[in-house]
Amino acid sequence: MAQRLSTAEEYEALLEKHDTWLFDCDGVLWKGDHVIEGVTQVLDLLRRRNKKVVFVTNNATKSRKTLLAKFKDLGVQAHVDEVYGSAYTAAVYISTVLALPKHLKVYVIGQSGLEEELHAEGIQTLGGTDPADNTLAPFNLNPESWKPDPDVAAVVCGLDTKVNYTKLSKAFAYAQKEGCHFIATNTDSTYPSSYGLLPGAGSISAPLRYALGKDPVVCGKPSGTMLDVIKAKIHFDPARTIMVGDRLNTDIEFGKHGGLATLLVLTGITAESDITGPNASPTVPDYVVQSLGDLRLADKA
Ligand SMILES: O=C(O)[C@H](O)[C@H](O)COP(=O)(O)O
Ligand SMILES: [Mg+2]
Repeated sequence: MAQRLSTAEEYEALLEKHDTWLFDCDGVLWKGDHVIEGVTQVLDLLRRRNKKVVFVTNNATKSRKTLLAKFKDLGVQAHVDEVYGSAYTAAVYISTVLALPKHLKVYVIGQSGLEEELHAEGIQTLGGTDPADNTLAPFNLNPESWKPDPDVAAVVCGLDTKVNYTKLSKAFAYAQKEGCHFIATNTDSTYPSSYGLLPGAGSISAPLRYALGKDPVVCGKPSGTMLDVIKAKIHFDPARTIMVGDRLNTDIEFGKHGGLATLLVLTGITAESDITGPNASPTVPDYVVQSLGDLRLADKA
């Protein structure tokens, strides 16, 4: 059973136990463009105590560069080497694990942040923000209206707020080809916007999974690919590391797979009823707090 923390002494004990703190972003640090109360004080407190702070987000709409700009705009301190996003992980997976030859291309369902990370790894893309594919015109396979590019060797799907039938059809056509890789940045069903839940990246790739009858390789949490990418850049002792998240089937499972302690906050996706009572999830975090901001009380212990 998860341990519910609510006193300054309990928060202080948690701080003392962990040297490295991995933070999910949407629903933990902020919701849309609203920083959750007390979060900046908690991060300052951790930094004052020389804790290692790492940000691990499944949000693939932003590159690390644009994520950093968001941190700055919202007044949350962060350095580029502390920020890991599923767009970056997907790009690293394609360039290093698949080692896609440079003349081959990736068809993208996703936004500019995903394209930026792919391009930074030297990967050529089609689709994505290309105005030609951001259309509501009917799509058909008539060779006079569309000629598939024979060099497409992978399809990558992330959150795309302009997803449409043309993009889904092209992605489907490519992903059906023998040897074409089917990759998802992340498969979150929803995400917490400033004003409530909206369909997440997993809901964008769902039609493709259904049409293809197969699941993609997932690069974001809870997959080990995300942890491997972080471990390649940052040294930490898993026994003294904690993952803080708002979603059980991504953040908390990610922490558990990696042998890390896990702390669930209730400011995002997961509600009290998901962790208590007869319908509680089988994924049980080690600790639960109402909000990350509550940990600022540790200073008063
Ligand atoms: O669908 C999405 O892209 C995600 O739900 C969302 O952006 C997750 O971000 P995280 O909570 O991992 O920061
Ligand atoms: Mg989250």
